[in-house]
Parts: sequence; C-alpha cells; structure tokens
Amino acid sequence: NKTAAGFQACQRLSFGLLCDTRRQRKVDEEELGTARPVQIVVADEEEHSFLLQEAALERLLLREEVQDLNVVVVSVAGAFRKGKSFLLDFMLRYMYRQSPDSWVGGEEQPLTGFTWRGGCERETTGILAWSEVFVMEKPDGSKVAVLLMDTQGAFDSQSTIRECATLFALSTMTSSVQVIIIMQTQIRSYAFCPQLFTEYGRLAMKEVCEKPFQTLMFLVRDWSYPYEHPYGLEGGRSFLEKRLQVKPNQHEELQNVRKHIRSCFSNICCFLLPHPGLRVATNPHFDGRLKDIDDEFKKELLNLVPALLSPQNLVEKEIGGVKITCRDLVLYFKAYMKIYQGEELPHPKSMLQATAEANNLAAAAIAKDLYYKSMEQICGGDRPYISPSELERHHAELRQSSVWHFRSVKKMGGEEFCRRYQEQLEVELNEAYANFSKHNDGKNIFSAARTPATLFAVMFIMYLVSLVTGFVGIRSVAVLCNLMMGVALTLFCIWAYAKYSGEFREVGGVIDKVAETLWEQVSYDQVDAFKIHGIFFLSGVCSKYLTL
Ligand SMILES: Nc1nc2c(ncn2[C@@H]2O[C@H](COP(=O)(O)OP(=O)(O)OP(=O)(O)O)[C@@H](O)[C@H]2O)c(=O)[nH]1
Ligand SMILES: [Mg+2]
Repeated sequence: NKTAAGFQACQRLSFGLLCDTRRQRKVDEEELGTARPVQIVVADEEEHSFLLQEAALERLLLREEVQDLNVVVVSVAGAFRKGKSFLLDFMLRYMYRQSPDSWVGGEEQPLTGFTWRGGCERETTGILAWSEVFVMEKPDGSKVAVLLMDTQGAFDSQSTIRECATLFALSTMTSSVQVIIIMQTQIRSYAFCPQLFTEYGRLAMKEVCEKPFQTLMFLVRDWSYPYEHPYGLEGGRSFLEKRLQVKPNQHEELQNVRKHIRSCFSNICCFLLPHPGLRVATNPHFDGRLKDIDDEFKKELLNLVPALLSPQNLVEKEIGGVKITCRDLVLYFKAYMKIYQGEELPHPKSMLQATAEANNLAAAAIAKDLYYKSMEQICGGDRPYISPSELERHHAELRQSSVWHFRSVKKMGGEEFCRRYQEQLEVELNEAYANFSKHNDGKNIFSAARTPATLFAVMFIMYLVSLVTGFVGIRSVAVLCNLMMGVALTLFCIWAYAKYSGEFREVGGVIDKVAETLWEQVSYDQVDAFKIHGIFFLSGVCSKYLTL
C-alpha cells in the first residue's frame, strides 16, 4: 500500500517534476527509498526538443551495486495509448516476485508502477526508467542489471514526426530488448526511420562484424485471428515470416527494409496477444485488477513477460560486439543525446561517430579505473609512505598496463580516432600521478615537519646572529635579527593554528610555500658564498645606516 501511495503521489507531482528541477530534487530526496518511475529524458513541448536528466540517470546507474554489471535494457515503444506503461507494470510484478507461477498478482490488486490510464489523451512523455535497477543472476551464474524503460508514444497530436523518430531512435540505440506494441497488421509502423537504422547498421557492421542491435519484439495487441496464427510466440513467428517476406513485385524500398532489418538485429520475434476484454478497454474505473481482465489475455501474459525477463532469456546490451555496463550506458546516453538535439534527425554517420565516441570514453574510463584502483593499493590513504622513485616506477608500469587495456578493448572509430582518446587518457593518468605523488609526499614525516623545522631553524640562526652581533656591539643587526626571529615565531604560531583548526588554510598554504622555497634554496644552493657575502654586505650597510 505504501508503494502504491508513493506511486500516486509521484503521479500527481509528475507535471511539476518536469518544470521545476529544484522541486524535483526535493521530491527525489523525500521519496528516496521508494521505487518509482524516474524521468530520464524530458520532452520540452515548447521547443520540441528533449533534455537528458543526467543527474537522475547517474543516480540510477552509478549505484555501487550495479555500476559494473552488464546491463539489460528493456524498452517498450510504439504508438501512443497502446498499453505500453500497462505492460511494463506487469513486467515490474515479474521482477519483484520472480516466482515462475505466482508473479502476476492477486485478482483484486490494482496495477501500479509506471503511470497508465484509460482515455484518448497521451500520458507518458519523454523517457522514464524504473528507479530500481534489478540485479538478476543468469543461469551461468553471472549477474546482470536490468533496467526497464517506458517511452513516449508515437504519433500523438502534440509531437512532430521528428520528435517521435528521435525518441524511437534513442530508445532503440540504448536498449538491448526493444518491444514495439503495434495493432493487428501494422507491422511496418515501427519504421519511423528505417533507412536511419539500416544505414547505421550497415556502417557499424563495416567496423565490427557484429549486428548493432540485439532483440526486437513486435507485440501485436488485440490479435483477433488466432485461427490463422495462434496467440503467443509461435503464432507470432509464422505471422512475422509472412510479413517480412521479400517478394519480387514489392516496391524496392519495402524490399530493402525487409532485407536489412534482419541484418541489424540479432533476434527479431513477434508475439500475438489477445484482446484483454471490454472492461479493460471501455470501463473508465478499471484500475488494472486481474479479475477484470480476460483469462485468455492473462494466460498469454504469463508466457510473454517471462519470454522477455526470465533469467535464461535476458539479453545484455552490446555495442560494437562488447557487452556494456551500467556505467558505460550513462556515457552512451550522453553521447546520443548530443546528436539528437539538432533540428533534424541525425545522419547515420553521426550516430556512428557518437557510438565511437562513447565507446572510447567507456574504454578510457575502465582503463583509468584500473590505474586508480592499483595506485590506491600502493599509495592510497591508509598506505604508508613509499619512496618517490619506487612510486614513479609503479606509475610507469600501471600507466602502461592501463593504456594497453584501453587499446585491447574492441572499439569503433578507427586508429586515428582512438589515438586522440589514448592521448587524453595518458594526460589524465599523469595528472592523477601528480596527485598521488603529492599525497605520498604529505605522508613523509620530514616533509610534514618541513615548515616548522625551517621556521625553527630561521629562529635559531637569528638568535645566534643577534647574540654574536649584540656581543660585538653591532646593535642594529642584533635588533634586525630579533625582529626576524619574532616574525618567524609569529608565522609558526599562525601556521600551527591553521593546521590545528583547519581555518585560514590559504595563509597556512602561503607559509608552507615560503618555508618550502627557503628549504629548497638552502638545500640546492648550499652555502653559496656569494649570497653570504651579499648578506653580510647588506647587514653592514643596514647597521651603518641605523647607527647613523
Ligand atoms: N485494447 C487493449 N487495451 C489495452 C491493452 N493493454 C492496455 N490497454 C489499455 O490501454 C489504455 C492505455 O494504457 P497505457 O499503458 O496508459 O498506454 P500507453 O501506451 O502507455 O499510453 P501513452 O503513455 O499515452 O503513450 C489503458 O486503459 C489500458 O487498460 C491491450 O492489449 N488491448
Ligand atoms: Mg504510457
């Protein structure tokens, strides 16, 4: 009940969430812990554009427990008002129960989760994801993260064709299982931009000989010809065979789409779903209870959802033949979003470029991570001080293996393109080394004591000089030395206070810098005779001036 109340509260707030990011953050914080739909792509209705909610996406996918798992992205697309959110809510039931028989829920239980409703006005806008990324174990024992995505319906009265195509392209590029809900015989209605995908697929396959997309399922709803093709996957297969048949008398464009679609997706299937019954379709008070849904529909639902989500049927997202993790998916979303923001639909070449860019960024991120983790083991926060030469040796080794790892990952974009990212990676590793090295220096007890030691040395020398000069009668020099001793003592007190309290950190930093410079001067130049003479000459001049 609590979860249902959470969903309803979320539904009421959903419009406000789009407009006011500050309020969104507050709601997110308040409802933290309650699973809910999260808007990851917002549709700007005035500008007719889309905006990626990077922070929301990162919160979902960069969680400690899922960020390094291979990701399975199940997206449901299709025309508006076709029951996409409704279907996803049954998928949620499956994910939460995961029992093969009883997942579908009680007869009297209203259906909640992604917001759905009856009527003819559109409900979902942009792209939403379920806030909980499910961790599932596949039969081979490997763990995968499952993300469910709900998309804005196509062909509604408020969106342009470009917007529909953009969202469809974005969800197809980022998902591993794209379910397209269609009516009866409109199998071609998926084809918002067939050339875009087939051309992208052709280009991508030139680079890596793998199909660019994984599973495409046509879900034919309200199927009313079970006597020709029976309900379910089997009937869907024979129906699809017939629909995608290439015939010599077809228009060339139709022939090409039919030929290429098979070469773009590793698996294309079709599921024929019966009508859920008149109460679902026409009763305004229907709230998703199973008792109002026809038995035939429920029976097929029990086959449909596990066909997509049971552990043995999960399909991991692959790009360029490499399985990607939740962390990589964030990079891909960002890269694709950039190219889908223009006035026109992007060219397949720019889609390929964006994929290659994200591909390289993801490989560089893993390589950097490897370097960081190993360096942490060697000189991280709780590790003892290590000699700088030893640290440099480790850095050189780890940098080499990190770059080697980057190069060994299968990437798109060609050698020249990858080299740019490799150079950037090397720069970042060197920067990281500089930080590790500074941190390591901080652990050196002598380096930590450098400032007080320098200041004490100054005080001591000044004290001796003042004693000697006072004894031989050069009073002015003795006064000057006393003054400098006082300055050194004051600096020491300020420095000690800054280190102890953490306040005036900049002043503390300046004192450290001065002490470091002094220390280096003394240690590098040793006792430079010229300087000593200079000092004596100056002090002589000063003493003469002061005695005058
Ligand atoms: N006839 C029929 N109606 C369905 C089916 N599945 C769901 N519905 C009904 O379709 C209506 C719309 O459901 P939603 O899930 O909100 O549809 P949607 O595709 O998400 O709609 P938008 O978000 O506006 O694009 C609801 O009243 C559902 O009860 C189906 O298979 N056949
Ligand atoms: Mg919807």
